[in-house]
Amino acid sequence: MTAGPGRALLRIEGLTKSFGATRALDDVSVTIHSGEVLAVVGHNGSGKSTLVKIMAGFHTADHGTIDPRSEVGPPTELRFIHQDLGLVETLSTRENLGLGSGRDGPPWLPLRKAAERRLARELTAQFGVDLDVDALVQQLSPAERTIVAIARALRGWDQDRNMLLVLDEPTAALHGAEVDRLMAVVRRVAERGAGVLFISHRLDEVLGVADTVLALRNGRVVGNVRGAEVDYAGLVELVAGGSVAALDRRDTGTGDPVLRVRGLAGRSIVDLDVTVDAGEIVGVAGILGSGRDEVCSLIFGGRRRSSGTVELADHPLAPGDLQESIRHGAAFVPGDRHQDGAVMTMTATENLMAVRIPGTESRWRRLRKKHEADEAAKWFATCGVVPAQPSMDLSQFSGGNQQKVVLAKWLRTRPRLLLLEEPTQGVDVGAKAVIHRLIAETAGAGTGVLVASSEAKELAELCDRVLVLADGVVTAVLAGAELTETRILQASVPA
Ligand SMILES: Nc1ncnc2c1ncn2[C@@H]1O[C@H](COP(=O)(O)OP(=O)(O)OP(=O)(O)O)[C@@H](O)[C@H]1O
Repeated sequence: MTAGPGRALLRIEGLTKSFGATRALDDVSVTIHSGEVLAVVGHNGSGKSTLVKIMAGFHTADHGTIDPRSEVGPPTELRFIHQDLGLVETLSTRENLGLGSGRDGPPWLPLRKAAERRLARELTAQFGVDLDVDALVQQLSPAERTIVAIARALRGWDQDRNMLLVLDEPTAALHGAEVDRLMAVVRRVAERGAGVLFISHRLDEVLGVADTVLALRNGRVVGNVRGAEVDYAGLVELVAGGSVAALDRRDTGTGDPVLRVRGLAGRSIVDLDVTVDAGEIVGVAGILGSGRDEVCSLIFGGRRRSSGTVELADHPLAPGDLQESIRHGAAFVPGDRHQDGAVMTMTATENLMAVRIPGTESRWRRLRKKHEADEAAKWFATCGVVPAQPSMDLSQFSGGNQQKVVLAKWLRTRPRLLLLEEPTQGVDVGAKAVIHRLIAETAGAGTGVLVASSEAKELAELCDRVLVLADGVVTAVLAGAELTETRILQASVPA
């Protein structure tokens, strides 16, 4: 980390913003300096995105100012990298950096291309990264893609200009070593004199990289601390407003299999056997491309398997037959709730009731509405969804609360088998603790749970047993004393 703050790049004073009755930001002030990495942390709905959106000019503040003047040099330029990196996946790094020559061109094109390739290498190398700049962006790892987006955002910047790079949850989809790689680039950007503001939910990664941590709760600043002066527990306390109890879980597996999978194959999975017992929580770990993110959808049927058998409570399931899976008691919470897990433009109640439970719905509209309202109230209370307004569109809830609604939708069905993909991605520590408790209670009631996650820590805390995948096959099975975050990460790296 840097020796001390450089010159002020951006002064934010008294920023306040309301959406209707919701106060998203309440008198937020912070100054960002050159050479400083400032992490903004907070619960879902604490105001992090609103802060960034006001900085980007997407929203206008009700009160307060953002002053980009610095003591030295011209006003600070702001560059933003959103979660959707805005890269064209089917073009190369060189082309994405704006250096593409196109297919047609004059005879000296090869020379120009070589010069562009050199420039692209220089641009990425300044962050200590060695990339094949002619490879298509879709062939790069997620961390590399983010690095290309950073290189593009900072193209043409020289150290005489004041620069602030803003990253909105850059590590949301990354795995252990990938996070480290990206964080090293973030530090490098700051060492070169820019300021970096990044939003994160992963408090452990924040501690490794941030000079300063700005903690928000309900739109207010509840902490502005130096990274070196706070530990993990302290950060959790700041964010959650109190300590979060660790999950106290005992293996509740019964030895009665609910799921038997043999010889499963799909796009990345080559050959997978797995059995999950009633009451057991089995994890699936592995780096991106290992097959981890395919397992649940292949079993559930959302993605068609190319071979293998799946038996749910002794019923063989046909490939790609979702209805049959649901009928036999499977539930699936997909990783991408925006795309697959929920309909954001429908109300929370409509989402909650989206899976029909035979025999529970009245033919009479009024009775049906009453039943829906009762169910929504019950599940909102069980899962601690806030605000307790089931008639609101799902899009208006924060990420963590959306995820609770998606989970509740499936828990209502009292599944025999619960398949979970990245159940707490982009979710704050408080909501995460609630989701973990719900999963543990569901297993405790006899449901078999299979959970695929890129977060080794989550799997170590939650699971009875973890399968580690590499290149589509199981390379390790960890349980008991062997089941630690470190062992999962070690086993995840392909030989
Ligand atoms: N366009 C909007 N209309 C209505 N309410 C909004 C809007 N944008 C944000 N909010 C509300 O403002 C509050 C702060 O939201 P914001 O998205 O800034 O939180 P966040 O900390 O970024 O959450 P997350 O971690 O889930 O992304 C929340 O209560 C949210 O529901």
